[in-house]
Amino acid sequence: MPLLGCIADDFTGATDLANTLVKGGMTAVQVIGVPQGALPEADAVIIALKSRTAPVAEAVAESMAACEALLAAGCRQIFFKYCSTFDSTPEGNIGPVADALVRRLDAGFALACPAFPTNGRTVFQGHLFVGGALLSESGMENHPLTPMRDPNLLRVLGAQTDGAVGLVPFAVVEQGPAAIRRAMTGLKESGRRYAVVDAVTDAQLMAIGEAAAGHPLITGGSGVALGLPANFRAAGLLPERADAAALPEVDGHAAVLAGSCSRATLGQIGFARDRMPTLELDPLGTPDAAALTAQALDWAQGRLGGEPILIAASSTPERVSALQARIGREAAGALVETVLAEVAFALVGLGARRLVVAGGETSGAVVSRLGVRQLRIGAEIDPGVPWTYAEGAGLRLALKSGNFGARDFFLKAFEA
Ligand SMILES: Nc1ncnc2c1ncn2[C@@H]1O[C@H](COP(=O)(O)OP(=O)(O)OP(=O)(O)O)[C@@H](O)[C@H]1O
Ligand SMILES: O=C(O)[C@@H](O)C(=O)CO
Repeated sequence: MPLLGCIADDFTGATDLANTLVKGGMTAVQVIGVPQGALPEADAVIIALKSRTAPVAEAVAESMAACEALLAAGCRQIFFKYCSTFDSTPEGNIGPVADALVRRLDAGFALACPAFPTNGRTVFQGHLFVGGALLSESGMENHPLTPMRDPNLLRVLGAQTDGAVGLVPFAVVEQGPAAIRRAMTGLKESGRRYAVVDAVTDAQLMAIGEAAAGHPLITGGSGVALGLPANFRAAGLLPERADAAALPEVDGHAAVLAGSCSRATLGQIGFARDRMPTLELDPLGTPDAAALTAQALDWAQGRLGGEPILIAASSTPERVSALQARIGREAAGALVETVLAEVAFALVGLGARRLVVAGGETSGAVVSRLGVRQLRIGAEIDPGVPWTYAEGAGLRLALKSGNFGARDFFLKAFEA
């Protein structure tokens, strides 16, 4: 029976959270979409939705259906995972989904903490930083779907909920779990539905996790899950596991498919270009899914089976904007996602069994096309990105969040 039930608002975010739990000694399975049947056997089950930018009512309905499935399976605590950059708009979806979960779980209160210090996301005095910059000056202010122009999380979350939002500041967090617990109880008793909790180090996240041991609902990034496995061990519910990250061996050809155009992914493609066979597609020059797919497969035929290959559709912001201006934003995204999903499907037909996919939307498209329903989580490649095993399909998949991973990620993945 699962101990922790998680609802994640996108696919790579779900994998990121699962990775943290596995490193903490829990077995974890990521389920794609609201599960239809019984939940898999694991200490933590993470239901991956595509609700981050869905219409509010749809995001709430799907999250509630996921919550019902987790509760029916006996989960003792619910975790709502959103992005470490708090990706959302004044309409939602973080506030409305959290509100619905607070009500369903009769929790009255939940902490909110997107901090992920290992990847540069920290919260101080309620303000979110990315590296050395405020969220609103980090590039996230230009995000095409969820521009983040206010770094003050009390205001950002406050605009999305009719509940009141308080703060557990750094000075309290520094004092440890008992002080954090007292502060959260005080905020709840004074009528706050949420507390943004400051965190700039993993040690602080561990303390916050310990303080939230009895909470029905926790909301945040993967960082605030760091302390949760220890809570379940302390309660005698989770045995010591040396092999939580163990996955079945998979033999087969290896490929990387990149559809993310984020800075980190573009750097990883640049690094890989001279070090592994690389094909860079040009969707702006050839905005035709069938032609691009044929080009990729033609190129891959003779190369697959040797060293890992890389097929990238990613481009610079200028070229992405040019294609969007020509055929529309949605059509441009769908075109590239279709190509990479079809290429993935064909490569598997040709014997590929180990795939790295870069980008959340791209991962969603690939995973759907491959008909994958469940991913068992294995060892970490780089912070936030583990290898996974697609049960049923017999594939190794690594779903990389656009901005995660070191420059050598695509090579390192296959050395791991
Ligand atoms: N050359 C291109 N021109 C236009 N759109 C592109 C191009 N290459 C990729 N895309 C689209 O850009 C989007 C990238 O989103 P995706 O979620 O995959 O990456 P990301 O936003 O960097 O990752 P994450 O969501 O994990 O942060 C996809 O819809 C993809 O189809
Ligand atoms: O929290 C993060 O930054 C990631 O897990 C994510 O959600 C990327 O989409």
